[in-house]
Amino acid sequence: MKSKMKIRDLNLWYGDFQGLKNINMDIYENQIIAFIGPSGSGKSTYIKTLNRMNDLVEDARVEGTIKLDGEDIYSSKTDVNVLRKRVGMVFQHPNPFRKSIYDNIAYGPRTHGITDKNKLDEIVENSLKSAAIWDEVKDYLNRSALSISGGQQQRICIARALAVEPEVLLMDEPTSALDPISTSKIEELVTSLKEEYTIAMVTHNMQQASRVSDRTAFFLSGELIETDDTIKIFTNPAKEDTENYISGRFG
Ligand SMILES: Nc1ncnc2c1ncn2[C@@H]1O[C@H](COP(=O)(O)OP(=O)(O)OP(=O)(O)O)[C@@H](O)[C@H]1O
Repeated sequence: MKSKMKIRDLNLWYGDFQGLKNINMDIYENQIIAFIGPSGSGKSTYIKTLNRMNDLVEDARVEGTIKLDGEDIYSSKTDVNVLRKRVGMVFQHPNPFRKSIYDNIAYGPRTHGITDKNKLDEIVENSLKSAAIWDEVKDYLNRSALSISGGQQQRICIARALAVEPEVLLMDEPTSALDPISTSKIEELVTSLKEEYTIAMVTHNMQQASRVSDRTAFFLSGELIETDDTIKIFTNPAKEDTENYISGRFG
């Protein structure tokens, strides 16, 4: 297995409060890794460090290294726009732009300089197909992305993330605002995407973690308690805290 990202001795502070404590992890290529843990354990904080979304949080300070294909993403030489193109993100609540479905998907490629209409059409179609929503929206590409259902909006957001050809996709509780049918569509979609992408996903739903992920990392109070194959975490975890959490004794 090839490591796509290597996280070493990562610490993060919000002012005086330490949100992440000495995290070490490898994220393997073409796998799905799930981040689980109780509310406030640092999962969202952590996933945001992986494409420097935490740069946008005033007061947040990071120490340690995160390498993407061997390059330190916190190096002063890193172009954050390029980083976020390579490491895309999908959020908890679907957040399409107040634009047409087509323009939502074309937005990223346009900002990266693609203006050719045929090329944009192709990207829009391929991205919507990859996000398993093309058939549902192909006749309505000029409709507002806000006029469709929440589950469809979330797949539009995934298509928007895919349109700039990322290598890694970060998902912060991508289904927590969705109904069960939309949730299972997104789970199927995420499973199919790992052939081409490396995926990290925060989830509160342990069944979801066990259904879709190859590896699972358990967080507690800003610490990474253990990371292992998902099957191992859910059947025979090494640490008592993990056992207590997965058996519902806290969190
Ligand atoms: N901008 C911020 N400033 C100060 N503290 C913050 C900030 N964002 C998060 N925190 C704190 O950092 C800790 C970790 O929060 P985080 O949102 O990463 O947890 P989480 O595991 O994702 O929780 P949840 O499952 O509820 O989303 C919490 O104690 C939270 O209050």
